[in-house]
Amino acid sequence: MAWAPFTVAGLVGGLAGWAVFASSGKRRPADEACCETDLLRQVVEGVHGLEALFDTSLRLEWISPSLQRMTGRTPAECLAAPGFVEFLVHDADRRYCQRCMRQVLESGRGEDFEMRLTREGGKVLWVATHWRALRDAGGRVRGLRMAAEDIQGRKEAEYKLLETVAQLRRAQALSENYLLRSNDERQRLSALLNVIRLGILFMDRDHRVLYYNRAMLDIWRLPAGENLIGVRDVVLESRVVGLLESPDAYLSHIRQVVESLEVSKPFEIHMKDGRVVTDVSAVVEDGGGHGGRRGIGRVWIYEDVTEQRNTARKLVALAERDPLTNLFNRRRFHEELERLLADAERHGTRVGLLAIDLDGFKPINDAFGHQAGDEVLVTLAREVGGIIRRNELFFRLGGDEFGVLVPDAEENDLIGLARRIVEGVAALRFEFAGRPAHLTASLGIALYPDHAGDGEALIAAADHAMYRSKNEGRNRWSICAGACSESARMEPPREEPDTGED
Ligand SMILES: Nc1nc2c(ncn2[C@@H]2O[C@H](COP(=O)(O)OP(=O)(O)OP(=O)(O)O)[C@@H](O)[C@H]2O)c(=O)[nH]1
Repeated sequence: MAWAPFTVAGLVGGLAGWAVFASSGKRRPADEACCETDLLRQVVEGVHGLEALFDTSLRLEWISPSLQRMTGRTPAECLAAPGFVEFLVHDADRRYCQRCMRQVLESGRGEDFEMRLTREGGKVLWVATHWRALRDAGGRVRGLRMAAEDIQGRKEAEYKLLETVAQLRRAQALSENYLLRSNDERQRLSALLNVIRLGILFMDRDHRVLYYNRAMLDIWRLPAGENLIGVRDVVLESRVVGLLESPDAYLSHIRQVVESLEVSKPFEIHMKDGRVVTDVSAVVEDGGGHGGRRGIGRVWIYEDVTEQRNTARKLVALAERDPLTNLFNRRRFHEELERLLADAERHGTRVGLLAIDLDGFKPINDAFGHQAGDEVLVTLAREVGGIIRRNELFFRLGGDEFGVLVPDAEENDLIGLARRIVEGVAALRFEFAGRPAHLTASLGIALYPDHAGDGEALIAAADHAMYRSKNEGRNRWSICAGACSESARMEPPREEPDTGED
């Protein structure tokens, strides 16, 4: 239906009349003028949301009674307030609301937007508003109409949804951050493990390869680009077993290690190519997040110790061998002497000592030079080394002095050995600068415990016997008799050492 002529004031007058009438509870006598008001009243009663009318100066002219249900505020309070927007619209939405109201008024085009109303007690009520221009019969804008419906429930649901989405985003960002950090950490760890020379191998609980570094591939002579992830331990063993000197020993070592929860002791693996590698293994435990710790696999650490072993061997050789002849030196001589005497003491056996001193070595040096003397020493060490038995120990004690220690010795055997050495040295022939040279040796024999009660005394007794050989003509052996004062047998007969000089 159309009202003509239309004015907001007229409409409002009708509505206000109805509102006063409705609030008074009394029924006005029916007349013709009330007809429109009744219709309006029915409309207003049917309005579930909020309805409001504004004049062209945006002053609130009328607002539906549903205001009280929705906000706890009465239409009268709202109408009495200096401004609708200041009274009812939430601080944050006021400017926007005013701008939109002006816009609708100026353009005549409707606007729909959501905003917050302030309820009695300060709480907020979200409403969806629809602003339309009210026009008279001539199409002129005469005021504004606002219809608003309660969307608080939807907004709360939206807020919850947004909050849930925000929480999910935060959780996702956090897990992405953790993932990023753990990736970075893995990269750092992997870079570190790849530059160290220790071979590292992680096996998982199912005995499959989880991680390995470059050094591990190198130590086990596996191709550099090979992907071993997921390979079972038995397959890996079969790949490397051909490198080992004692495959069975190594495989049984592995079985023992994997059955134990302890950190294994370093095990030496000897490779066919001469390398020595050690391995150590330990169970890897998880972080214990489930209340207890449990094994989640095993780590193996391999180290190529070939260089170390070689260096150690060289150092030991330097410490206990004579560099010229490669015979054991005086230091080792004393160690072995003490050891053999202790053994002899325990088993009631004897230890023999042969003291050897060359005759006429100096003249060779003097006549042919130091290098010739060195050659003589080296040849002599080799030749005498060939005469003595495997269990007898040969030493260069210094200069042209040598010694032989004989464990579990018998006098006759010692005499036999001394004779062979004297004859062997005397039989050596040298030629330097086209001139022949040869030399002999004087030997002294002493037996523990027959001639001495300890190592020092045994050395003194053998030296004593050796000097007797020298004094009694050289190129012979003497045995300490009793307290080493008796004359020893000598053979072969004295012969002057030939220096090759005419
Ligand atoms: N070429 C060489 N000569 C050495 C070495 N060590 C010691 N000599 C020399 O060996 C000589 C040992 O001296 P002597 O024991 O008197 O020599 P000898 O002529 O055998 O004397 P007698 O024992 O009395 O027969 C000295 O001239 C030392 O300089 C060495 O490593 N190389």
